Amino acid sequence: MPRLLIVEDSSTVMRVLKHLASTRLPNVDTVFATSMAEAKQAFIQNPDFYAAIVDLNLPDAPDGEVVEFTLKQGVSTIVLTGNFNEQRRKSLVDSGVVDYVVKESRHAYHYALKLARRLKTNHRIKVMVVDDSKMSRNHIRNLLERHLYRVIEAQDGLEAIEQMGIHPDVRLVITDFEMPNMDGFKLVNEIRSKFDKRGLAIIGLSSVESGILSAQFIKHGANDFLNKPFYPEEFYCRISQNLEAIELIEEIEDAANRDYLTGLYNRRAFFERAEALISKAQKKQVPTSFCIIDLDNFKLINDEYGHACGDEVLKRFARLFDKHCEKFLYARIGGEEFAMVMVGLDNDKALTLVNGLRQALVAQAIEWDGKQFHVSFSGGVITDSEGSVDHLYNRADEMLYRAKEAGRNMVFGND
Ligand SMILES: Nc1nc2c(ncn2[C@@H]2O[C@H](COP(=O)(O)OP(=O)(O)OP(=O)(O)O)[C@@H](O)[C@H]2O)c(=O)[nH]1
Repeated sequence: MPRLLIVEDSSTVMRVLKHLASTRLPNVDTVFATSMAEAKQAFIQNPDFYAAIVDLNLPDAPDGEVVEFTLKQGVSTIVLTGNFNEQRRKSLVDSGVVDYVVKESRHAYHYALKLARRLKTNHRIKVMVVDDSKMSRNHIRNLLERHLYRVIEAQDGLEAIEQMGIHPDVRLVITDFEMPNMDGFKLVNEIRSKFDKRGLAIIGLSSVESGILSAQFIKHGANDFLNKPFYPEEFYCRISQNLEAIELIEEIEDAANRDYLTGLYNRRAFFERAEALISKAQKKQVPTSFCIIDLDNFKLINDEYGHACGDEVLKRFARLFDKHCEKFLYARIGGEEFAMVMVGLDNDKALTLVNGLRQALVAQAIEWDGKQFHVSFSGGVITDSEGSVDHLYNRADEMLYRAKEAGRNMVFGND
């Protein structure tokens, strides 16, 4: 579990920070210290902190010595300070802290914790910096690395397009305008026409004197712009705002693709993905199997134990899919009906997998209202090197029907 250090001597502030850490950072091991001595002790016990939130003025470190200490340990440091002035701001930014937060209100502590949460995941986010000036690239790289982002560089638009091909998971492009070979506008156009707009933000850089450039960047498809020179604080705010907007859209899209009860893909999302997977596999002549699963006598479970119990069975079954079939595409496509596409599995292998899932379900005792019962399913598995998803679905459904007719709790494969 990632570890975060919080150093704060005020008991009131500490109470707020402890509460926020427990609610906002549940998957972080947060260590609390009330003095420089305790902070040092925490490092002796285990120096493996990914970040620290530290109070600038402590009784045994009145002049920011704790900041020097955590930075020296190579830990990304967020500073809490009660007194703010320009000289202090500059010295903190120059020293390499991630950010400073003035202790004005609860919002300040929310901000610090939000920043700590971002730092935890930033190492997974690739940012590409496109600028023909090495000095400028270095400056932006340093700022980004201070926030633990993964940085890729390109010196003009052409190289940027090439890098995008190598790193299709780049989430943010920061690009200058004036560059040889391909300028910033052309680059934004190219990126927007060649790559999926979702999940990729672009920030254009332009100097204040060039005025209209910023608006032009947006018209060409950038999400935002920054006037050079910029304050690091503004730079970070723009970056996190743009990344948060992408993440929010992804969350909404994900929710629209998921079944609310089980969290599995829903029918629409499944068929969209199945179509693409199956046609790709057929072109490459990779064996692919399609399966339909239907829980047995599910109406009886509802009738006997109630709808809430039926829901619980569906949720438990979904977790079995996660455990046994994680490499494949599966979904809840109707009430007690599920489907799966198994790329790379011929009919025998697919039958083995689905029968394993069936046995796992049958083995699981469900306890409800002091009673215990077991659930089974019937399934149909079809493997065909051609035919549309609809065709595979109909054939698998036919096999499922035969399995039900034959007595349930079994899986039928190709004829
Ligand atoms: N609890 C619960 N029940 C659901 C949900 N969606 C569908 N059902 C119920 O699932 C039951 C399906 O019943 P049937 O189609 O008769 O099938 P069955 O009882 O499983 O019988 P066989 O498929 O022939 O084994 C119906 O009673 C639906 O109300 C749901 O989201 N939650």
